Amino acid sequence: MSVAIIGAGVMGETLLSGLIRAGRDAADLVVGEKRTDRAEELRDRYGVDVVSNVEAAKAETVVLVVKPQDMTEVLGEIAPHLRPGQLLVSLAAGITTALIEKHIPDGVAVVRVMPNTPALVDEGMAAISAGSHCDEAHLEIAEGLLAATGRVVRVPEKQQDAVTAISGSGPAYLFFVVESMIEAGVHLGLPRTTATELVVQTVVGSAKLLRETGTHPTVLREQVTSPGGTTAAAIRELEDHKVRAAFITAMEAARDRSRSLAEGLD
Ligand SMILES: NC(=O)C1=CN([C@@H]2O[C@H](COP(=O)(O)OP(=O)(O)OC[C@H]3O[C@@H](n4cnc5c(N)ncnc54)[C@H](O)[C@@H]3O)[C@@H](O)[C@H]2O)C=CC1
Ligand SMILES: O=C(O)[C@@H]1CCC=N1
Repeated sequence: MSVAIIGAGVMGETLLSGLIRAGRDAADLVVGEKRTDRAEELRDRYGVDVVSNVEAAKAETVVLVVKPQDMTEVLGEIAPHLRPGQLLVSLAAGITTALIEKHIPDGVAVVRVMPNTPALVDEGMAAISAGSHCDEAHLEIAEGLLAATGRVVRVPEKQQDAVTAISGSGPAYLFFVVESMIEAGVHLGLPRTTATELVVQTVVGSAKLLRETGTHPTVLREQVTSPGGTTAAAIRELEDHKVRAAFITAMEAARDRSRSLAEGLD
C-alpha cells in the first residue's frame, strides 16, 4: 500500500524512518517536502522519492505532518487531487478532523493522530481518533502506521487536546527534568559527564521499573523514601515549591494552546 508523508521535519522523518525500520519498502513511500535541501537529505538517507504535494496526494494513504499553521494551505493544494476511498492522516496538534473535512472531497476518510518523538527509538506513544467518514479498516491502517514506532491507543477526538498536553509534549517535560537534575549534580560538585550518566540511567531504570512491575508510582516513590532520610528531605522541597501544582497548570496551558492552534484557520 502506498503512503505519502507531506512535511518531513522532525515528526515526518520520525515516521518515515520508523516505517523503513519496520520493513516497509522505500518504493511504496513518497515524501512531499517544501525545503529542497531537506528533500535532498531525505532522498539520500532513506532512498525515498521526494515529489510535489500534488503527486504525493495520489497515494492510497496521505499523512500530513506540517505545522498546524500550514495545514489549510497544504489542504488547499492537495484537495483537488484527493478522491473518495483514500485515507488522510493528520499528525498536527490542534487541527480537528471537522476542519480537515471542510477542505477535502466527501468520502475521503480522515484520522487524527497525536504521536511523540520517542517513536524515533520505537518507544512512541500515539493516540488516534476517527473522523466522520472513517471506518474500522481506516483506523487499522492508521494504527498499522503508528504501531511501527511504538504503542497506539484509540481515543475520542474530544480528548486529543489533553493527550497532546500529556504524551505529545510530555517528552519535553521529562527532558526539562533531566536537564535540571544534571545541573543540580554539577552544582553539587559532580563532573558533568558523571552527572549526565547518573541521571540518564536513573530515568531509564525508573521508567523500566514502572512499566515492567506495573506498580503504582506512589508505591515506587514510597519504596525510595526512608523515614527521616534523604529522599523525604528532597520531596519536601519539591512540595514546598509546588512542583505538583506546576505540572497541572503547565499541562492545562498545553491543552489550552492545543485548543487554540486552529484559531484563525478555516
Ligand atoms: N515535534 C513533535 O514532538 C511533535 C509534532 N507534532 C506535530 O507534527 C507536525 C510537524 O511538527 P514538526 O515535525 O515538529 O515540525 P517541523 O517544522 O520540524 O516540520 C514541518 C515540515 O513541514 C515542511 N512544510 C511546511 N510547509 C510545507 C508544504 N506546504 N509542503 C510540504 N512541506 C511543508 C517544513 O519544511 C518542515 O520540514 C506539527 O503539526 C506538530 O503539531 C505532533 C506531535 C509531536
Ligand atoms: O509543541 C507542539 O506544538 C508539538 C505538539 C506536541 C509536541 N510538539
